[in-house]
Amino acid sequence: MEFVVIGAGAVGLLTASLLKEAGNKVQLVTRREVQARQITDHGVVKGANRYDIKATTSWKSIPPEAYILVAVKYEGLETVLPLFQEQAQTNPVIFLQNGMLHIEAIKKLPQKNIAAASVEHGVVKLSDHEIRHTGQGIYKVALLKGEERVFLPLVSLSGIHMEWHADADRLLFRKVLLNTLINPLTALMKLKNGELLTNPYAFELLERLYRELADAFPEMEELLPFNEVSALCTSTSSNTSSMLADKLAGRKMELDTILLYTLNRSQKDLPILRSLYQLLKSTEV
Ligand SMILES: NC(=O)C1=CN([C@@H]2O[C@H](COP(=O)(O)OP(=O)(O)OC[C@H]3O[C@@H](n4cnc5c(N)ncnc54)[C@H](OP(=O)(O)O)[C@@H]3O)[C@@H](O)[C@H]2O)C=CC1
Ligand SMILES: CC(C)(CO)C(=O)C(=O)O
Repeated sequence: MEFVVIGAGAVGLLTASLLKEAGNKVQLVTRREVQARQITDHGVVKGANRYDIKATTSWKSIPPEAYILVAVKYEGLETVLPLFQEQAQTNPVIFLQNGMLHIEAIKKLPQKNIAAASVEHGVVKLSDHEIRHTGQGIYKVALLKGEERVFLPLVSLSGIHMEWHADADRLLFRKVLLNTLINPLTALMKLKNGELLTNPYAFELLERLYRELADAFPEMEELLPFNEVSALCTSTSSNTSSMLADKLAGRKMELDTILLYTLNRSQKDLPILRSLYQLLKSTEV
């Protein structure tokens, strides 16, 4: 099968390398020429393995039937979404972002078949063409518009585990809730995910935040029981959450698409979450 991955950050490089490893035709689209040249010349490097993948900044080379995976952050969508108005009209597209603030805009794109995925891998970008795969996981995919059958062949791909989910809102909101619980606390306290369980002050705040969310969203205890939150902190215990990684690197954090989205979706006031959002927002670059 043929794939184009737009955005060669941590998730884009990982996705491209997994697809290539599984024997697919893969191309990367970067924002910067210098990164495209580096990838084309030196390959994508994951651990001891090198994957020869062509990279370009041009959308003109996107084959009409290729699956497009969009791996830019929420902020990057501001420049990517307008391009979809003119380009890649026939391609099925999958968006890989955390958060949900972009979902309504994506559904309005002219492309007929659009899906979104929750990425459950852990990955860190080491340079413009190198990554470290820190947590083995899967891609959970759900339809946003169009025909399910267009995406179903992806579920049987070997090497990259993609799981199909019937309800996009449920899939994406569960991930938003996980990120709402883990990301702001790790970013503010500068803790690894696992330390949310072992640091008693952080753990108490995690439990209080969980209770606040469970009180606001009646579906929460069934959608995301607390033991699944702690299981994720354990399975990603040595991870630096993406929000902490952004904060440490002086990059913009995905505060609005995750935390503000949750605040706005709730009918009730969420004072703990609102305070965490304001604390992080006030220190943002
Ligand atoms: N990292 C992780 O472990 C996980 C991340 N996620 C989610 O995946 C998404 C991507 O995260 P991540 O890969 O970590 O982010 P990164 O910041 O590592 O990568 C984003 C990439 O998008 C590129 N980009 C921005 N604008 C454009 C454009 N117009 N055209 C092409 N490329 C563009 C950036 O290029 P440039 O460098 O030139 O700015 C950068 O390489 C986020 O929503 C994140 O929350 C989900 C699960 C795990
Ligand atoms: C699930 C979690 C918290 C793993 O680190 C994540 O998605 C992130 O860091 O954004």
